[in-house]
Amino acid sequence: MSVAVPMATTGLSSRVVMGVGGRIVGVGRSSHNRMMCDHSTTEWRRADKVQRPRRFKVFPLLNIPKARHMDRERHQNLQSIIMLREIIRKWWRAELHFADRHGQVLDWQRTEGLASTASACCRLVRGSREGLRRCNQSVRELHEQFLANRRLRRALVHPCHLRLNLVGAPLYVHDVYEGFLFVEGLLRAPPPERERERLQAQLREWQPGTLDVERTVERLPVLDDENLEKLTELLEYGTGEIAAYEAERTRETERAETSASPEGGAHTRFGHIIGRSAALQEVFKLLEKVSNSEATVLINGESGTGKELVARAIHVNGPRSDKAFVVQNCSAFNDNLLESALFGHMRGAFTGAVRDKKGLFEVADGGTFFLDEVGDMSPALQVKLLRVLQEGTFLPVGGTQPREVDVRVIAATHKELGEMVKRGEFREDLYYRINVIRVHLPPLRERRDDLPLLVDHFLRKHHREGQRARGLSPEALALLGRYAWPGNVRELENEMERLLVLGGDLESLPAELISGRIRDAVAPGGTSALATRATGRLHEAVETLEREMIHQGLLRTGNNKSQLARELGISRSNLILKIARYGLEPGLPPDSEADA
Ligand SMILES: Nc1ncnc2c1ncn2[C@@H]1O[C@H](COP(=O)(O)OP(=O)(O)OP(=O)(O)O)[C@@H](O)[C@H]1O
Repeated sequence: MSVAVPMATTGLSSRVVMGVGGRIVGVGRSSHNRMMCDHSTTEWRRADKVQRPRRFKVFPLLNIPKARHMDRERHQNLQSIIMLREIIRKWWRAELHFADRHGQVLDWQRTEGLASTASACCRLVRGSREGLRRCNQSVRELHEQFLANRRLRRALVHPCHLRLNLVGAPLYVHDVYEGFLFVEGLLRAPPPERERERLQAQLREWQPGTLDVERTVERLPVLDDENLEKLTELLEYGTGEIAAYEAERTRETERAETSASPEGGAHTRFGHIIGRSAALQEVFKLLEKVSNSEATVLINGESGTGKELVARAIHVNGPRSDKAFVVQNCSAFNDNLLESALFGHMRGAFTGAVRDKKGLFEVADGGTFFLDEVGDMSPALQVKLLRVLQEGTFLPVGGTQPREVDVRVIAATHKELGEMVKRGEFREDLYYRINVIRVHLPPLRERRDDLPLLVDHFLRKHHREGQRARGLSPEALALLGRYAWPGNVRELENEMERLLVLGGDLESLPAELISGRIRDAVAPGGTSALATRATGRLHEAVETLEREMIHQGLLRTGNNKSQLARELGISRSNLILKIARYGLEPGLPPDSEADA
């Protein structure tokens, strides 16, 4: 069984692979990349010695600058890292931190105020100068261990002061050590009474006046061997995601350099059209060919799928890019107004025509004319359009002298023009004339792989200066993934803009802020519930079924995860991971004792 963890920034979808008993047995993108966990290993340190297959493709070092700039902000915003952080907070009430290649912790300041449930003890400790010094020292020691053993790619436990522990996993990007991810403030066993008192006394000395010291110490996470192994695997998964992201970034840079224009402008040709799904890859391939030509193009797709965006991209990347790009929606006006808008009119042609007026075909002369909703054009105007396309001439309204233009036409429609031809609603000759090259833009529901990337893109696009929001919570992203998106990318963009406004100062935008119509539609019994699934991808259908069974089971058993796990025939920890993945429980999962 595997759980997809979407990665918003790169569009890659990584997998946390669950084994028997809910153990994470692998993470990666293919079986080749998978890091298998040795099931016979009971003691985690011994696992370090096991020879493991490499997890990532290592790029030739020749091309990679050694001291490459690490964009930590971007790493923290990777959807998989956001998800990882939340899982660590939920399971262990601990915080995920980043240390750089010099052993400096980058995010203590940032996360302190935000994570009220995480590492409360360590936050208290770092409130004092001596505590902070000791924390930094422990981190440095762990850093030195990683430096001393460059071949070690697995996580380590390092004893911290106050008998607490750090668990950290080294980050290697293109085989170069770039720091580590770690979690602090962890106990390996419940402390005896005397130890606990000593710890409380130390905290009181460093932070006199703190009221909650007993509770803080009581709530310190205790990691048994099984939990420790899970945490190390999650941390290694996190470093793997960052390394994979960096590998993808390198590939993108290389691609951009390859497709740089001869004038030296290093732009990717269609970089502003976001998406890496197979469907969109096909579109990009076609666009590469179409853009360099002068051919008429017909773009077909539902409303909001990006038809105008694509038309503009064809123009900008084509031979007419320095000339005008003109847009007219053919369903916006009645017939007379549309004719006048397209072809212009002569003075006195109709009441109110007090002077000659150029039409948009003349404005677009030498450039590109994007005719949106061409299927809504009347038969009379279809004839005029055909003439421009075939002869390059037209008559303005009220005119007698034909005018000549040189315009590349890109037409678009959400209708099936072929069917309209059969019904006699669209001219067959015009259909063949505009349908020279057809670009089909699939609806968003058929390319859900693009969703995390688009979410990321729109959050960045509408992000206001100083705003803290870094991404969606895993629950929110999972919820969006189940929605049918009738309004396609436009609807998604509006939703992201709305979320950013409503999210105010929140770091991670929660599912509760998502529009009611979306939440209702994906709720059990909503319009996109299981019963409507007869087509589509198998894994999506399976995930929908899995989510439904877990959701209904939680309701039926009164949230008793142990019972539900038994009924479903999976381990409890596996169930908890799935609950987190599907966003079925916003708060902390109760302890197993609580369930019992
Ligand atoms: N793949 C994409 N990447 C980034 N933005 C996109 C993408 N697809 C659509 N958009 C954005 O979604 C919005 C709607 O796109 P656009 O207007 O091109 O759609 P359309 O198909 O022409 O819609 P309509 O048929 O309703 O005119 C725009 O803001 C556009 O920038």
